[in-house]
Amino acid sequence: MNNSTDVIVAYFAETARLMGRLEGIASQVAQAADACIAALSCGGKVMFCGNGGSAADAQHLAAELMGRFLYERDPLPALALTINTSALTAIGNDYGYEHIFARQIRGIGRNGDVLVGLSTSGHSANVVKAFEVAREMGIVTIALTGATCGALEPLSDILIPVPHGQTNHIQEAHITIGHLICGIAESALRPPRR
Ligand SMILES: O=C(CO)[C@@H](O)[C@H](O)[C@H](O)[C@H](O)COP(=O)(O)O
Ligand SMILES: [Zn+2]
Repeated sequence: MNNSTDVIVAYFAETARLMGRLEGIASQVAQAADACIAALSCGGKVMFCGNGGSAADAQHLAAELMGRFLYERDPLPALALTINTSALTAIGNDYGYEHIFARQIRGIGRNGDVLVGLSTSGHSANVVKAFEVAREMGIVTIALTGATCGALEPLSDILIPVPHGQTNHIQEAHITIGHLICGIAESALRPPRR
């Protein structure tokens, strides 16, 4: 095997090891799915936020609900707070980057909604502010973090700490967990089979 192949095989092994350890947070993932089902079945919505790769994950997961995951059904109201570059740049420029999600939540968030924040460090200031505002508004907060939950820990109704310290591996677990949450919500809310 050449050196790249060694790196790849070692990475796969580390990924498999981490996936095997996610069993330890299965009950928190189930709670998160239940919170989304409760919000969506009462006319609420699910909002997602995060930075960098987690911004992409936020968009990906919102699209699973608004579009479809595995089954044909009505859209489930969801959005990523990372998509409107005019709002992001205006709020960032005029109020500060830490306000880019919080201000959008103040604008469109409603009591009974759910906010899912993805942060591998748990320290991203804009996600932390988003959680502070969400809590004031009666929005259920779900944090997907790494082993270190950072400032999000005391602000989270449901905390899902992936037991790893490296951003890329944590993100890979986050998208697996996000897919599960969307899939469980979709199964619960799609019309019954005839
Ligand atoms: O995708 C990656 C690394 O895999 C990066 O873009 C990463 O998301 C960025 O550095 C983020 O700013 C990290 O933020 P956070 O996970 O600590 O909240
Ligand atoms: Zn990445």
